[in-house]
Amino acid sequence: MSGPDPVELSTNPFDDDKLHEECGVFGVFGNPDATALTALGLHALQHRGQEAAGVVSFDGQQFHTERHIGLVGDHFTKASVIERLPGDKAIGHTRYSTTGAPVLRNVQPLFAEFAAGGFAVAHNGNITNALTLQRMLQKRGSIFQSTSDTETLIHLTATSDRGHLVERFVDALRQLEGAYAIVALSEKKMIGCRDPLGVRPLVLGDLDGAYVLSSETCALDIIGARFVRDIEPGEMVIITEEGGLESIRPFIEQKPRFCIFEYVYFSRPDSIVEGTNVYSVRKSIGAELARESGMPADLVIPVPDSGTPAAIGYAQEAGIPFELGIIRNHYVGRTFIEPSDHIRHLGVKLKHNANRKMLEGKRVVLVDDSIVRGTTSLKIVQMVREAGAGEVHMRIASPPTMNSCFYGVDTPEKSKLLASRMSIEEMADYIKVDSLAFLTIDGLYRAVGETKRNAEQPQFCDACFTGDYPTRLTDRSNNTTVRQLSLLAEAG
Ligand SMILES: O=P(O)(O)OC[C@H]1O[C@H](OP(=O)(O)OP(=O)(O)O)[C@H](O)[C@@H]1O
Ligand SMILES: NC(=O)CC[C@H](N)C(=O)O
Ligand code: SF4
Ligand SMILES: [Mg+2]
Repeated sequence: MSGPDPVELSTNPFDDDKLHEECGVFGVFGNPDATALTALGLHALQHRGQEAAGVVSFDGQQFHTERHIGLVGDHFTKASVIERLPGDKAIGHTRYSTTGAPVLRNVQPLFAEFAAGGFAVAHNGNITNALTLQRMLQKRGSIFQSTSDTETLIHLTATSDRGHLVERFVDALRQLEGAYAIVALSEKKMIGCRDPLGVRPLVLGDLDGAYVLSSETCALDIIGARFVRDIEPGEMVIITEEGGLESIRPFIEQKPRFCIFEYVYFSRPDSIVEGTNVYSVRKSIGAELARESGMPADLVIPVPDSGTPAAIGYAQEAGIPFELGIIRNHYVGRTFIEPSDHIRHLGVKLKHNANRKMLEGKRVVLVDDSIVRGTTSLKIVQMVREAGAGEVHMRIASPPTMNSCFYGVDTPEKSKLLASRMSIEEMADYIKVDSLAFLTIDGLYRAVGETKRNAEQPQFCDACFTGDYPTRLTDRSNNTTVRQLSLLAEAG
């Protein structure tokens, strides 16, 4: 086999350089418990970003902010913290960094003091011309406080020659390329906006007359808010003190390209995304997978957590019993200290463990949603074999992930993606399975309700599978790279 250089592939179960979710944004306008509600909303959006979290509130006189490295639950549960963030308006953010290091100064919401007053911005997505714009703004005199792509938006708003805040903000957004779902807060307004392609999700809710904006509906559920509707691609909603909501469409209209990976992996299965329940879509994906590449077996076993709904769909369609053959420990955090080689060897079982009784002598189909670097598949297959499984067939509920995301998902560089380095046969050899199959791209489109992928005008962003990026990647073409923060010392 003319195999790839295995040195660059990680088999380290503690290696965290894989596909991470993105960011979560949330906001409440006009409720006396705005900060407590925002903290709860962020807790429900924790799966979208686990590096850092922040909240900005406004009490009618002043803005207040707390931003921390770490989980929402580490910093936003104490009454004393909530009391430090008074007001009936608040916005918040959970972060996985895509541009700019995971340090405190890049943690959102970002806040700026404009001539017209304070302004806070929380952003999910990634701006693909941010670094090019940053260089231009710096030449014009802008003094950046962070290396986050989101700060570019603040400077463009501040330096716009338009009149009111909303016009300046629109003027700034029009200069951005890439993906953004944004929740912003001024003294008098909360603004929600999705980029013209609507790559990232954003929904509107209502809590006893107070407007709520959230990345996903699961965060409306946690506070008992009613789901009103999606913010549409290219739509901006401006929520004002008088209780009104104005909707404008400030961008040139384009065909939407929602991120199809939200259905595969990112969104929580209990969320309604673009009108569809994510859990149902994942089950349909599993059923498609069974139709495309089913095979005789005794058991269908999910790779927990996110492979579970697809495995249920696969098992139901194939008529094969579904069993939990791998158990996941839910207390494994990202911050687990990298151990010594000796302990690392034991660490294979840190997150997952085989349920030996179920597996002994069985022909099993393992279902996972995706293979990124192959770390998970490699260790799971080994574990299932050691537990006595007779045959191990791996089925992946998405096409091979061959390209990096530039729209808000923290993906490893292309060269570290297993599928960009190996054919399916080579991957099967590498993870040591009896057979390996991925869902086809048309199968994925069918599962989300389309007849097939429209190659001329794809209905979704699927660039990590196809390489067909829906926007320009200016920073990448210009070879512009993110600079280090010059001053790094700061308290977390
Ligand atoms: O090929 P790899 O680089 O190992 O990455 C792929 C794995 O990563 C994700 O799961 P993850 O462990 O992040 O979390 P989950 O428990 O939500 O499924 C995904 O569901 C795959 O299982
Ligand atoms: N994952 C995201 O959506 C990140 C938002 C923003 N690009 C940041 O790096 O902070
Ligand atoms: S490249 Fe992949 S993960 Fe990124 S927005 Fe497109 S479909 Fe989603
Ligand atoms: Mg997984």
